[in-house]
Amino acid sequence: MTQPKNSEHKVSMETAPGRAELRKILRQKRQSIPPEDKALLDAELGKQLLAWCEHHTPASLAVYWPIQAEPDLRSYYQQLQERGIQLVLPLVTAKDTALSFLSWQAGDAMTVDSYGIAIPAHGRLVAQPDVLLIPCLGWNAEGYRLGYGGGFYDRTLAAIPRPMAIGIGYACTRAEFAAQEHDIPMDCIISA
Ligand SMILES: Nc1nc2c(c(=O)[nH]1)N(C=O)[C@@H](CNc1ccc(C(=O)N[C@@H](CCC(=O)O)C(=O)O)cc1)CN2
Ligand SMILES: Nc1ncnc2c1ncn2[C@@H]1O[C@H](COP(=O)(O)OP(=O)(O)OP(=O)(O)O)[C@@H](O)[C@H]1O
Repeated sequence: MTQPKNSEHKVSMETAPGRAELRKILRQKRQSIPPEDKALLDAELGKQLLAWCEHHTPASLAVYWPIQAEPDLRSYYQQLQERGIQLVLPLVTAKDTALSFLSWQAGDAMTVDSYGIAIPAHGRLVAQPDVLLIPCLGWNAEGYRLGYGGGFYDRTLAAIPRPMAIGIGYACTRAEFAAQEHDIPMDCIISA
């Protein structure tokens, strides 16, 4: 058993109840970032995202429409599009499947799906993008991510060929937890 070394949560997360507890802690941490700090962190994340895309020039990129207190990078999506990147947004079609993707351009109308998630109102279903931007409720030093427990991004990353995965997370939600068998690490994590 690992002893706590610093303020991170050194809880053993091998079992589902442990993950549920960690999710609760991380949700509270994220929620308690003051709005003015969050705006600064989001700007820093956005700057890093633009730099990453400048360097890697993906043809297509799955962005996300923030829910709860996820980093909000929406004000950067137009700039990405202006650099020639085709943007898409994720769509949950059924409980135990991988994500599907809908075409979307900055400014396009949005609607809400049956899960309460914002999706493009008139998007077309498109092929899996080259790169996924994945909001992380929590993340660890090995690049593993904790989401909301639906397993949608993990199932999407299990596809062959596998899209590249860029995690987006606040530094204060870095935690220590053990990966589960189905977890697929992020190729990189952009954090601030
Ligand atoms: N911004 C964003 N969009 C996304 C995701 C995401 O994590 N973030 N998804 C990533 O998969 C997909 C949507 N999946 C989601 C799955 C669960 C919950 C959620 O809030 N679940 C509730 C519990 C619901 C229940 O148990 O019935 C919760 O966590 O409180 C949200 C999104 C696609 N779009
Ligand atoms: N490749 C896969 N094939 C089948 N089931 C999977 C796969 N990946 C994940 N799952 C299922 O999804 C469940 C939730 O996974 P996990 O706890 O890692 O979710 P999460 O990554 O936090 O959620 P999300 O990706 O939706 O934000 C797992 O218990 C597992 O049953």
